[in-house]
Order: sequence, then structure tokens, then C-alpha cells
Amino acid sequence: MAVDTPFAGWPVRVCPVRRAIVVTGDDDCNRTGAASIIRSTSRDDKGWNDRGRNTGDDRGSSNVTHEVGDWLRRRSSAAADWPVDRLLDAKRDTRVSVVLPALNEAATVGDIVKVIRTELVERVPLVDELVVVDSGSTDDTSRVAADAGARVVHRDDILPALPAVRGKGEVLWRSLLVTDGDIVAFVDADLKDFSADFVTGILGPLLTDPSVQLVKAMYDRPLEIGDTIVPAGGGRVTELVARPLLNLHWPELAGFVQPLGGEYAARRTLLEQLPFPCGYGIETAMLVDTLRLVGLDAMAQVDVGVRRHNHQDEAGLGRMAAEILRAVERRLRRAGAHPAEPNTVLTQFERDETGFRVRTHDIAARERPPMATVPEYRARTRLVER
Ligand SMILES: O=c1ccn([C@@H]2O[C@H](COP(=O)(O)OP(=O)(O)O)[C@@H](O)[C@H]2O)c(=O)[nH]1
Ligand SMILES: O=C(O)[C@@H](COP(=O)(O)O)O[C@H]1O[C@H](CO)[C@@H](O)[C@H](O)[C@H]1O
Repeated sequence: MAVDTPFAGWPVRVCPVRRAIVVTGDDDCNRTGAASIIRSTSRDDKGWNDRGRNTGDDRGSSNVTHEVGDWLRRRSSAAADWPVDRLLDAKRDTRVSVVLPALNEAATVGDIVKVIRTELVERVPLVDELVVVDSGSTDDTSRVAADAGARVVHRDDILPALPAVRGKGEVLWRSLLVTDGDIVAFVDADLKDFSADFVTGILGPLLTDPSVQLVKAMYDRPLEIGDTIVPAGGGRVTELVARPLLNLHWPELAGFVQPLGGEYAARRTLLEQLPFPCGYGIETAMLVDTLRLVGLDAMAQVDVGVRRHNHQDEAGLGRMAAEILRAVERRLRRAGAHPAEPNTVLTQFERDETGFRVRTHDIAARERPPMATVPEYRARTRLVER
């Protein structure tokens, strides 16, 4: 059964009875499927209306937990909430590095570098260094990135005493050795229609609030295969692997709209304490390890609109999923076998006009015993005598 709750930033309170977020002024805490709204669009938007209420048959008895609801309300914002002038005021002597991991991204890396360079290095002094780490490209990635104005470093030239291995996490880890920002922002190099507010958005909470340590971007994800566009079809590994796993084992992280998203920023003091899986497990591991190290309240997410990128085929996504599973398995083992009883609620998100809508679902987690152990069955099949 699903529960449907729009979210992002409108006045909400947590209902002590239902452990759900409800709209301020709505005292009916006992109503099944109490509505909540946490707005992710700009705070300039006005008013809230019935879009925030559950309608129809979709009501259920579960909702996001008190902790996640409170976090969504307090730690979700939109890129429009972080205008550059405000960030420049807050930046003072904080150094900001932007890092793009890149493996054969000659088609897209140049435009991304150009936008960051023009708007955030030359027009305003927000980004202090812009580095592309080449992950072993066989195309023109390095030349294109350098021509567009990035400092390009090849993974093999970083820490040569330790030969580099394949993978995205590997180059993100190595990037810490060739950058010096107090805040490091990572941006995937395969984005299309890139805009500077991907960077300003994720920097916003870090530059303005010393208690924030990691900020992830959230966005709509169209799936574009040839001429076919499925508006919310992207993020396939996110929806089929990462989100269910995180919900089951680390339900505190259920509020992240894009847990695998490659656009995030963090304080160096945090990053330097984290292990980095060398492959695609890095984003999942970073969320889980950051939660453990500094807690949910030190994490935030910012709505940056729509993210378009080059998609991998299913085989590639299968390998990505395996790397994520490996990182999760390692962390479950580290936690000492599996945590007591995995959570049985899955939180998913849908975009509507006000922001992202939270939908929680009870998952079918119950197992029945072997039928041969059920007395009625044994009686019926005369197993009792056997
Ligand atoms: O071994 C790798 C694999 C990926 N990447 C980079 O990591 C980002 C995201 O990876 P990818 O594009 O493969 O994932 P997708 O976005 O297709 O799901 C991109 O900038 C890649 O060039 C990398 O630097 N090294
Ligand atoms: O979320 C996912 O399922 C995958 C694949 O996304 P698509 O199904 O190709 O839109 O994308 C994730 O992994 C990539 C590599 O690290 C990142 O670039 C994406 O930001 C991330 O969401």
C-alpha cells in the first residue's frame, strides 16, 4: 500500500502520534496517511494547497519516519535558494575545488568545464580550482578539458607508487591528493545541458552552515535512448538496487532523492576520513559511512532541476549494480552481521509542481514457513503419520 506525500520546505511539524510529517495547522494526526509537504523548489514560491494531501485510494498506514521527515524538511533546499552573491559573502577564505572524474568524455567534458570556468572562476571568484582527473581515457578527454580551461591530471600521475586501478571511486580518491580545497565538489563529466547551479547548489549549504558536511544534488532524471525520452525513466540502478538496499538497511538515508548522484560536495575534513570503494560503490559507501561518522543532520540535498547524461547499457549497469552490492555487503558485515531486522518500508520520490513527492510503500517482507510444517497441510496430506 502506498502513502503519498509531497515534500520540501513548507511549514510542517512532526506528528508525535503517527511519527509522520503533517502540514502545520492540520491537527488530524490520527488520519490514516497524514499528508506531509516538504518543498524542494525555491522559497519564493507561495502558498500550499490540496496537492499536499493524500487523495483517493492511495492511503496507507506507514509514512517516512520522524527522523527522515524532519531531515527532509530542514535539510532540503533548491539551487535558487543559493544565489552566487550569498555564497561569495559566506565563502570568505574557504577554498573550493571542483573535480570532474572523466573516462572517455571528450564529447561532454569541454562544455561542463567551460561553464564552470566562465561563470564561477572568471565572472566571480567562487571556485578556486577546477580539475579534471583522467581515468585512463583513450579519446581526447584530456586535451578537450585542458583547452576548455581545466587543470588536467592523469590518474597514473597521482601517487605513482600505488598503481591505479580501474574505476570512478579510484580517481575521486586520488583527486584529494592533487587538490587543496576545504570543500571539494564532484561533478560527473558526462552531463549534458550543464548549468552552473549544479555547483552553486551543492556548495550553498556547505558555505553557509558549518554543521553541514556533505551535500548531494537531487534532480529529475529523463532516460534518453535514441529518439525515445522517458521523462522519469533514468536512475535505473538507483531505483532497482541502491534505493531498496539503503531503505532496508539504513532507513535514515531514505530521504535522499538521488543517492547515487555523481554531483555532491563535502568538506575535505570528512572526505579524508572515508574509505573509497574504487568503482561505482563510492556514492553508496560515502552516504553510509558519512551517516556513521557524522550523522544524518550533517548531510543535505539540493534540487538542481533536471540532469541529462550519457546512459550506459544494461550490461554496464549490471556491473555498476554489482559494485554497489559489494560495497553494501562489506558495510553490513562491518556492522556485525545484518542489523537486527531490516526496515520494511520503501520511500520513493515523484516530481510534481511543488517539488518532489514522497511515496512510502510497505514492502512484502513476511515469509511463510515450509508448507510441510503447517499442521493443516500435514493433516490434509496425511503427513502426520509419516
Ligand atoms: O572508471 C571510471 C568510470 C567512470 N568515470 C567517470 O565517472 C562519471 C560517471 O560514470 P558513468 O558516466 O560511467 O556513469 P553513468 O553516468 O553512465 O551512469 C563520468 O564522468 C565518468 O567518466 C571514471 O572517471 N572512471
Ligand atoms: O542512478 C543510476 O541508476 C545510474 C544510471 O543512471 P541511468 O539509468 O543511466 O539514468 O547512474 C548513477 O551512477 C552514475 C555513475 O556513478 C552517476 O553518474 C549517476 O549520477 C548515478 O545516479
